[in-house]
Amino acid sequence: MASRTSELVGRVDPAQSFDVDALLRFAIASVDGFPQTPSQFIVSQFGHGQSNPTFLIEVHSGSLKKRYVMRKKPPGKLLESAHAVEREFQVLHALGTHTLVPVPKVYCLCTDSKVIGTPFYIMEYLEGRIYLDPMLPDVPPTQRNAIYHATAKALAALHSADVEAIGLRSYGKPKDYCKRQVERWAKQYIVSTGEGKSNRNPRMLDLVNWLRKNIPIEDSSGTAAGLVHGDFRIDNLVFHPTEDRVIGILDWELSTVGNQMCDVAYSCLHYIVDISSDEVKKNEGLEFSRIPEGVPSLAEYLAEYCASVGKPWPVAQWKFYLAFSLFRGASIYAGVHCRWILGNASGGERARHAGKKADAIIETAWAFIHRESVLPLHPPQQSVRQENMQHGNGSGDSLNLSGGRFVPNKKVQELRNKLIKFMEDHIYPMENEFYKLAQSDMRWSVHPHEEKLKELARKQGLWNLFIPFDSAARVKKVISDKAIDKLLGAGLSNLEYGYLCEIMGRSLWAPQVFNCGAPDTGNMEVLMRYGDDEQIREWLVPLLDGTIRSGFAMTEPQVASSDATNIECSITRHEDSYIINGRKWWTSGAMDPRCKILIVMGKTDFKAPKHKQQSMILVDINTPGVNIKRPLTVFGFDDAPHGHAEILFKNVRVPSKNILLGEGRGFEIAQGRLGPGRLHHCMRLIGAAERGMQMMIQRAISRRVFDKLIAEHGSFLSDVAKCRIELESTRLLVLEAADQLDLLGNKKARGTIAMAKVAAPNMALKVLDMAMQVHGAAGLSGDTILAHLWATSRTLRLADGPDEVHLGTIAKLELRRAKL
Ligand SMILES: Cc1cc2nc3c(=O)[nH]c(=O)nc-3n(C[C@H](O)[C@H](O)[C@H](O)COP(=O)(O)OP(=O)(O)OC[C@H]3O[C@@H](n4cnc5c(N)ncnc54)[C@H](O)[C@@H]3O)c2cc1C
Repeated sequence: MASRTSELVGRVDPAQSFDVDALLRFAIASVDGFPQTPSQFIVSQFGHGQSNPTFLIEVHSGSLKKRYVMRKKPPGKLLESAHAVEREFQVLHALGTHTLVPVPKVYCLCTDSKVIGTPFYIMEYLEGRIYLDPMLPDVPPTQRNAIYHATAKALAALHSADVEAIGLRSYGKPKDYCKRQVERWAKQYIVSTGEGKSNRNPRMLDLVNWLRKNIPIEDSSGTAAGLVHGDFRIDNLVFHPTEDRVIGILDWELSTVGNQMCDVAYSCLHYIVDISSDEVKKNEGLEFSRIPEGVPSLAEYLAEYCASVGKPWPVAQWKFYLAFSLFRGASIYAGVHCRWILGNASGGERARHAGKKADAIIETAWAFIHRESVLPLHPPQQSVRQENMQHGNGSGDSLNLSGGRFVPNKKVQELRNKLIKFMEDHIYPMENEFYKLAQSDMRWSVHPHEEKLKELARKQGLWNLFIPFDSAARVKKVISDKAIDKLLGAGLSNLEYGYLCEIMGRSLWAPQVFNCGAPDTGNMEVLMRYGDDEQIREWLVPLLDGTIRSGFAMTEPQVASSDATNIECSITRHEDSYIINGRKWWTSGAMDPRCKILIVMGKTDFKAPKHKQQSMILVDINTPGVNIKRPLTVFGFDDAPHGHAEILFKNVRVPSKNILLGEGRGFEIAQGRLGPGRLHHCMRLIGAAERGMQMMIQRAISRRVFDKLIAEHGSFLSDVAKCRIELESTRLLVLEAADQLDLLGNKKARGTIAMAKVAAPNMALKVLDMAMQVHGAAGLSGDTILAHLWATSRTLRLADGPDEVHLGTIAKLELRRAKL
């Protein structure tokens, strides 16, 4: 059963008493609206909690009665950096002012120990319910479920706070949190134990060593970092007096910026160990006794949290985080016991048993570590479904799996989950690093980590996913060696790939890591469809292998290249060679040091019928006469190390076998290339827009303008809703185009493909523009990815052929239909 907050107070512990008159004088002077001439001033103490003593203040003035809460450091000599009420005040102030995270409002902070003996602060008193026992005895099952649901949501809300935006950037160090915490709590344990203090347990020292060796990689990269509460338990939450929602998260003493998974694991501790009684025994958590009806299992609770905050399922790292939480708990209890021995524990007599608790927790940690499996491989099914639906509301994965025509199958869904995790674990954390190199003097070189990530992606089966199964079959006919199978993707249709390509589009750096970047995918497609055996072996295989990259050189500065019949580059047969002369520009990828092959479009016969003059030919980029003149920029971005090159071809001689399909077949190939390869841009644009939406929402719920969060302004609400509508409609159009491509082929699908090509960049531009607007000046800077995403999206109103050309195609088909 819940306790009312007002029921949790009792008389002030004499060991914790202070000068009440001094507190009253300070409150009168410092708290806005505090009664100036109170008739009564009553102080009582909250009995719950062991750390910073907390007091209820009741002030009467005539018929007016007001309540406040005062929280202070304990008296006496304290452990270094513990009990920092100043930090509690700082974080509560930031969250209360800039976010919707439920916290009590803070009124004033007193750092002068002369006033009442220690620093303290005064905050709002929250009238509500506190559940002291996580078993929730005497609570109906449906309500238990709602309470756990609200708990997971509250944790997700606090973990979603943007620490930079709310002024907590320097509140802690995001990287190596666990590494530091292990050392910190190990040190505190040593300080709290030994002669004349709590007993020192050698198993705890072994535990420290185990933890040191098992810290997850995400800890050093800071991927899992954000605001951390440090003591997130159900009994530190105040629930609304009648509704099952959290109105206040309390006890921020251990809060910082760090690895949030520690908070998550800590909030699950009661499933593993029962610390509510003074006699703690190992293996007595909810998981071992019996989970009360309505209370979700640990996996269900965890899945709910992951879905709400958009985090991957932490199966690989869970053992560490849980063991770490137990270790930290043991160290804290040893500290409490030590303070009891020294006579300054705020929890009174209950602290007497804390030493034994510490030992039992250490044993529980070892039992947990020795378990074979600590979590199911995947989140429980119901939660996966919820996860995807949740994501649809802004955290990134907008597939509604509740039904409908475009529902990815299990195979695609699994690949998609893997991709999302890969992006979170490896791509987003590296984006800044990649940018740094791309803006340095070494810009035209490849970051060594990119090649490592490619290897990892390949190992995880996330390689060449773009290859349609029919193209893969053609390559298999040419190369019978089994090893080629590993390079031919996952046998997906274009529609299936659409769900995956979108995820890659969320980062400009991602596609090449999965060997799915432009223009390589389009060029590989050309080779798969039109290359002969030798061309496939010589150029396609290394491209599939990701050891080389490629460019596509069609556009020329001196002619309108949206109409490829205009191009003037000549490809002239001379004995068993072709000689190429011409100037190309916007050859994307040609600046990349790995770029080895160009597909060049030129004319082999200037007198042939208009669409038979053009041919495509393979040109080794190192052939004499290939002269890279300069990299071009898009709104100042040169997209290093990939780049867009202007290239002069002067008497470039290549063997005649390099011609693709034959002379005069260039237009035919161009039409084929314009199919799937170009639809990939649309799919990626959906991902870019989804990232924009996610950033827009984050900003709107953490930035205050004119006394309100941006998210509370009506104009924002209407704009964000319109963005979502456009995004979802465009996604459906792109998926429809991919589906038609699979079912009807390139030619019949061309109208819908053209629609997607116009709709996708224009939609992405709108959404990203809105995201930039919500970010204010920061949105236009290089400090967020938005400006670069916008610039790239803008190019796609041209680079894939100008909008006008696609609109022309759509209109022509429309009119043709009318004539039928
Ligand atoms: C970032 C980027 C990357 C690129 N990468 C490559 C690459 O790898 N390889 C490559 O060969 N090219 C590449 N391009 C070039 C791109 O394909 C061309 O810019 C595009 O085809 C248009 O050609 P153009 O620039 O010559 O414009 P033009 O053909 O001169 O057209 C100019 C404008 O005329 C109007 N127009 C054109 N046709 C019509 C019409 N039918 N009806 C009405 N108005 C019309 C449109 O407003 C159009 O924007 C890239 C471009 C960019 C910006």
